[in-house]
Amino acid sequence: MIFCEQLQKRYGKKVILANVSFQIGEPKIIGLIGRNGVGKSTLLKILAGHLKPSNGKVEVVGKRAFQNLTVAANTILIEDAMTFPTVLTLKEILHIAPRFYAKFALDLAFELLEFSGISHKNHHHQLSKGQKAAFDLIYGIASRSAVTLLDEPMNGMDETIRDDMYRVILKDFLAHPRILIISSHYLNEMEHLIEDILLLHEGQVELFAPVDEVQNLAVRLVGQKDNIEPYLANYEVLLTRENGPIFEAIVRNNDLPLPPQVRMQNLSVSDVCKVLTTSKGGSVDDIYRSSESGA
Ligand SMILES: Nc1ncnc2c1ncn2[C@@H]1O[C@H](COP(=O)(O)OP(=O)(O)OP(=O)(O)O)[C@@H](O)[C@H]1O
Repeated sequence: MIFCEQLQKRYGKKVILANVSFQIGEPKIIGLIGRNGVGKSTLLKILAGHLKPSNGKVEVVGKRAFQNLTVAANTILIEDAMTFPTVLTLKEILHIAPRFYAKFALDLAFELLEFSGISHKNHHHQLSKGQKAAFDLIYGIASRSAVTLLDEPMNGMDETIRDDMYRVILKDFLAHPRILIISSHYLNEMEHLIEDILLLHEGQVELFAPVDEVQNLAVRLVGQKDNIEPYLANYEVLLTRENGPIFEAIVRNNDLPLPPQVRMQNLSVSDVCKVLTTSKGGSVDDIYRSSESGA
């Protein structure tokens, strides 16, 4: 249902997406992950048909995405910048939604709004940041669009409402499967929800794989440097760190045996993604070390 081949997106001369290719053929929940500014929102806008690719092929529900009516009718993009006519109350916004989204679940939207403690008499522009985010997400889920794109939907929500909204997403997806792509920096919170991770890095797809596969990609070796170093040649080393006598190496997983003095620890999915997208330019600790030494 989504086919993206050698997608390139430039803003002026700046290349944001250099060569992005992936396919999604069946309903599932996908986490779109990547560092700030990597191009997640840009990719979602292209999939929704709001932005034109600079190059490459992007098809959604079998049609070229950009400004296509079929794509527009089957896709919804929920993003920070959502605005609704200021004269309308939330009730009025919801009542006209089925005109745009044929499968819009009106009763569900009202129930979720009430559950979230948001009065339908409010106007969208008068809502708090968290309330706006909750309303927008409710609107997106209730639309039941075949392709539902959520760009950092939890931003501004407190932890309790975030927990509730993750449950809403999952329950509604299970009852009405669709392609749901959620971009988020809260990967730890989302990992129980998503099936696959689409990780963007340096303008490309770094990986597109099931969550458990991503988690097993890398492990942490911990011990004394002298005990670990001789074994590092057996691994692809992604990151090393020294903390006093403790030496840590994050390496690509393999089944080779290790001596008892070296401990192997699993990483969280979020940590694996962070390591895979960490620049080779060192860490914040290096900046403080050099400023403390006066360098
Ligand atoms: N309309 C625009 N004109 C010029 N540059 C833009 C425009 N929109 C986005 N960019 C640039 O494109 C890059 C990618 O932006 P985008 O918002 O897609 O990233 P993102 O991965 O969603 O970031 P974040 O995680 O911080 O939300 C950034 O460097 C941004 O400054």
